[in-house]
Amino acid sequence: MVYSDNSIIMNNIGKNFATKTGLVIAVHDISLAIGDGEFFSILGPSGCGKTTLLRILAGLETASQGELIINVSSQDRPVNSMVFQEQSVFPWMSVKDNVAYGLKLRGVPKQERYEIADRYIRMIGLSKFANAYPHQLSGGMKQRVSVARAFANDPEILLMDEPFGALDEQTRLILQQELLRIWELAQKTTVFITHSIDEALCLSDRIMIMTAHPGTVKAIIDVDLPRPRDLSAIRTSLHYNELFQTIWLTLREEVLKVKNQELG
Ligand SMILES: Nc1ncnc2c1ncn2[C@@H]1O[C@H](COP(=O)(O)OP(=O)(O)OP(=O)(O)O)[C@@H](O)[C@H]1O
Repeated sequence: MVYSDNSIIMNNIGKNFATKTGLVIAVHDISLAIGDGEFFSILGPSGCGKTTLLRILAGLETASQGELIINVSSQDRPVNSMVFQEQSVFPWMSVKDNVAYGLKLRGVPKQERYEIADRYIRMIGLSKFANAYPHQLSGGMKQRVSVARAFANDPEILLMDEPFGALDEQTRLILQQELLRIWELAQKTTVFITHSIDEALCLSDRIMIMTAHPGTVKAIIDVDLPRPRDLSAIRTSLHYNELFQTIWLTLREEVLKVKNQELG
C-alpha cells in the first residue's frame, strides 16, 4: 500500500540513558516515515530498544538525538493512546467506564462518551459485560477492554507494546483477528511491538526489523498480503511462508548476536 501522507517521521533518532555504570545507548540513528493509517510493526531481539522507541513516540521519553515529527490532523484528538502488555484497566471502574475514561478526560459529554464506548464494547464482543468490573473478567477480556479504550479515544496514533504477549495462544489468535477487524474499520496509524513473526505478518503493512543492542533499523519488509485478511487463510498461503522465512533469516542473525553476547 502507498500512503500519501506521513503520520510519523523520525530523523536520526537516538536515545542514551545515563546509568551508574556508564552511558547506555538504547537506540541510535533511526530514520523512517510511517504512513497515515499504516499498521507498522517492530520486531527485534530482546533489549534492542523497541519499548524505548515506542515510549519516545508516546512522549514518555525524549530522544537524545534526532527529530520526531507527528502530524496532527485535529487539535481536538489526543496524539496517541498506548496499550501495554500488562493489563492496564482500572479495577475500580466498570468496563464501560474504563473504555470511556479517555473521553471523560477530554470533556466529552456523558451520553456521547457512553455511546462511543458502547460501540467499541460491541466490537470487542463484551456487551454483556459492559457493567462488569475487571475482577469479573479473564485476562483476555481485560486486554480487550484496553484495546477498546485505545480505539475509543480516537487518537492520531495507536501505540501497542506486545498487547497480546501475556495471553494464551487461543485468546491471542482471536484477539489478533478482532484487532484486525477494528483496525480495518478505523484505519488508524498503529505502531505495534511484538516478538512474534507470525503476529507481525498477520497484522502489518510493513515490519521493521531492528539490530541487536544498540538497536537501529536492520530492514523494513513490505507485507504485501491482501486485505481484508482472513488470518487462517493467510497463514496457509505460500507467500506468507516466504515472508516468514525472509524475516526469520534476517532476525536470526540479531538474535544469535544477543545469545553470543550473553555467553560472554
Ligand atoms: N530507563 C532506563 N535506564 C537505563 N537503561 C535503560 C532504560 N530503559 C531501557 N534501558 C536499556 O535500553 C536498552 C533497550 O531497552 P528496551 O526495553 O527499549 O528494549 P526492548 O527491545 O523493548 O526489550 P524487550 O524485547 O526485552 O522488551 C536495554 O539495554 C535496556 O537495558
